[in-house]
Amino acid sequence: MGKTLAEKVWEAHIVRRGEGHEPDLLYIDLHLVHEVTSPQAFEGLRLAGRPVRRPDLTLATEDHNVPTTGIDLPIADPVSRTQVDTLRKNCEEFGIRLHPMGDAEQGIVHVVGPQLGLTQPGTTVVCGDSHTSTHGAFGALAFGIGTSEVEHVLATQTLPLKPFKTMAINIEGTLRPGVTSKDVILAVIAKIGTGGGQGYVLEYRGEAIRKLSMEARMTVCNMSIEAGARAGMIAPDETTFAYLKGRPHAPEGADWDAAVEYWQTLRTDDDATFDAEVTLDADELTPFVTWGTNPGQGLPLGERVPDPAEIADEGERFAAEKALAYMGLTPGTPLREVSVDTVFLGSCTNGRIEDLRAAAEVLKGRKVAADVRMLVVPGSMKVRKQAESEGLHEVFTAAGAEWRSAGCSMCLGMNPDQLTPGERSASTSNRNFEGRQGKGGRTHLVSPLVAAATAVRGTLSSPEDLS
Ligand SMILES: CC(C)[C@H](C(=O)O)[C@@H](O)C(=O)O
Ligand code: SF4
Repeated sequence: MGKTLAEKVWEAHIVRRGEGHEPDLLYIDLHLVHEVTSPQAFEGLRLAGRPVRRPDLTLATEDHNVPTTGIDLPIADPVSRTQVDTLRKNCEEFGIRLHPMGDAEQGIVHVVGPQLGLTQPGTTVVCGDSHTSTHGAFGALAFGIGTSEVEHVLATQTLPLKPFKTMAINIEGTLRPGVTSKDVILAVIAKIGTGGGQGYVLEYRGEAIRKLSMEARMTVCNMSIEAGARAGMIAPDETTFAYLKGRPHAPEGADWDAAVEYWQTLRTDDDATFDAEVTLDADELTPFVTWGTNPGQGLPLGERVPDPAEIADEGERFAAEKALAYMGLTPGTPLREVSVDTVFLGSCTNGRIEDLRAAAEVLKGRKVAADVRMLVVPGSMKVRKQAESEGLHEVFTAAGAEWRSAGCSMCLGMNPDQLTPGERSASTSNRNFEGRQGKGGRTHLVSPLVAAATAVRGTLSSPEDLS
């Protein structure tokens, strides 16, 4: 019987096959590290007197705790400063390449890996970070892992992993103009729920997926974890190869040719079967926004805030009531009338150059509404540099937005970029949990196009709403 893409990559990495209910031991090709989930792992190595097994397959960057202004100054917050200093000391001691704040390659771990050409088809990629699923866009099997697993990978370059189930997410048809991969993934999560992917590796397939750029594919795979999935993947194709070619760590010459030949085999066989399958029609999708406090609580922008009384399932009804109370929203309000205080364009979901280009296109010649603040935070310093070479930063600042340095920024409240209690944002990030962007902050997840249009109108909007 044929194999799925995920099964092929898994099989190619088994160091030791588990017997009975034992997990398989898998070889790890790339281990990405950041300041939040690594300190105890390094401490564990130190206590056991172990070195890092493959420093050459390990790469660290500073992202979560870094400020995005005044990056030449010492970090003011003591907790953040300690995290970053600890990462620096650990990387020095264990011989790991680190891209620190201010470095030309610094940025969010999931932006940096692909940008350097380290994330490649058919590889296994891990990081102590749930959004490691992003790298699956290249046909890599990419998992978020916990801190004890980080230690295991540092020490052995392997990881015991339990078998998974496979789910095909078919996005058939063609996306309409103005509908982005962010809208696709928000619609998928709204459909299958935040637990719908539990135990599965998702494979995104279908015409609409094949037509997406690498950056847009990363946005989709990034949020697999928000559907509860272990990972998300897309089969590598010409788009993937074109993105990788010439990147600093991509193979060259004969190695490139051999790599492409292998990568071309990395597709689900026609006679392979998935454990589950979900299909969405791309032609029917419109810009999507979340109204609640989990990424599955989303609706098309043209809809109204839902009325919990109309939700049949008791659990979902309670969840909706609680979410609306936190979000300060009244059932029946058109989503387009919900006004925001802040717009955040950035994160590992939508902080890449294409996202910035898309938003700049909307903001060009327009102004951010007077009572709205907009933060534009490139996902990496490379993205920042590229954007500046294209003059995008001038479009943002002329519109009245703030142009920042790279980091996770307002995606989560671990650095100075935060919402104040009750403040409402339209955010291109991936999580809208209570307090995610700062205590009491209210988050609506949106695409970069919706973020930009919302900044101009001051209420949740798509570019179509701008005259
Ligand atoms: C801090 C880190 C462990 C966390 C994650 O695992 O994803 C963060 O990146 C997030 O997005 O919530
Ligand atoms: S940008 Fe957000 S989602 Fe991505 S790694 Fe940073 S905190 Fe996590």
